[in-house]
Amino acid sequence: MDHSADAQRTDLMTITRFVLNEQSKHPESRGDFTILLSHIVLGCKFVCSAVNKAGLAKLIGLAGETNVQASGEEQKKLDVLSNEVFCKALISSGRTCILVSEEDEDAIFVQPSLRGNCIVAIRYCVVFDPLDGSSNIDCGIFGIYMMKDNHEPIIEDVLQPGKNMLAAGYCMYGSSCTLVISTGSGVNGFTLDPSLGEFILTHPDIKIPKKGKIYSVNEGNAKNWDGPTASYVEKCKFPTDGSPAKSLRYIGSMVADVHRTLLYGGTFLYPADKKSPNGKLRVLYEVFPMSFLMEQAGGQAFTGKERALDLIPTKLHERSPIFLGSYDDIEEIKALYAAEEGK
Ligand SMILES: O=P(O)(O)OC[C@H]1O[C@](O)(COP(=O)(O)O)[C@@H](O)[C@@H]1O
Repeated sequence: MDHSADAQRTDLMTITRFVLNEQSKHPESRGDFTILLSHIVLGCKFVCSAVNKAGLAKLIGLAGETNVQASGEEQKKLDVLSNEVFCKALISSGRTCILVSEEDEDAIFVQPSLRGNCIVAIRYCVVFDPLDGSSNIDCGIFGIYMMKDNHEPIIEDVLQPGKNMLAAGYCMYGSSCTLVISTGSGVNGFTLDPSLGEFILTHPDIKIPKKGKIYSVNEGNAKNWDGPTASYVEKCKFPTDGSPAKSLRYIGSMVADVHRTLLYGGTFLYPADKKSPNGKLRVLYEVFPMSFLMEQAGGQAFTGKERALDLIPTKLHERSPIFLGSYDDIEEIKALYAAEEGK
């Protein structure tokens, strides 16, 4: 019997163990960050289960039957339910002071909680999109900040540049449930083992290739693109330096497109266009978390003007153009914008 292979199979790196290991690198922290992350993980598991059940409910609906489980109650839309799940998980962690969700116009200010007789001054701010792109692949995205000073939480505490984030991640609720996370020292991917109910480390230390063979953009918007975007896509299709043309892959779900880009390299673009000069994607809970992960994996994220993580948002649901991907490929896009500016 091969004992070493057996030991490997049973010595699983669960996300809980991983986060506890990370926490031990920060002895000054009292475990608050671990508790917060474990509540986010719980939210992901809950939404994963709801998404799978919703798939079944849709099939039953299509067959023209009523959902007996709902017993007359209106079924909640999945994005509303996911938002509720995440808000409750984050509030009940007792470690958050401000929440910003894609689903809510205003930020939620969380009441300080009592620990024993003391009011705990908790200073984590969480920005999230509980269920992005529900028309194709269901995914959730989140980013975590810490308040700068010890004061009453105010909206400016979440309007911080992305480079101040402590952690970011996303969860894809596909045929398997994948959680990719960075706490500021690399990027790691975990897959939910349904039989254990645990996320297991399956993609340790993800590093994006320095240059890629794929570009990802909605070509349907081409007629409205600015010059540098149009030139870059032209170069991908008709390279003039003897290199092979790149392949286009576009799922239409930012998380799924960026996930592929992280693993295989290349670029993901959601540029400005004549109709939407700020692009489509939201800075706080789409652009920042994905840019944070991209940089942590060795890639780059650029807005067409600056490093994406340097952007200082002025409102909660602000949008920005975004180009992210392999280091060398984003250098090419930056050069095209610099040349345009120099004209
Ligand atoms: O259909 P388009 O314009 O290519 O947009 C696709 C993008 O929109 C998103 O689905 C976000 O859409 P929402 O702003 O409606 O949530 C991203 O995940 C994706 O990258």
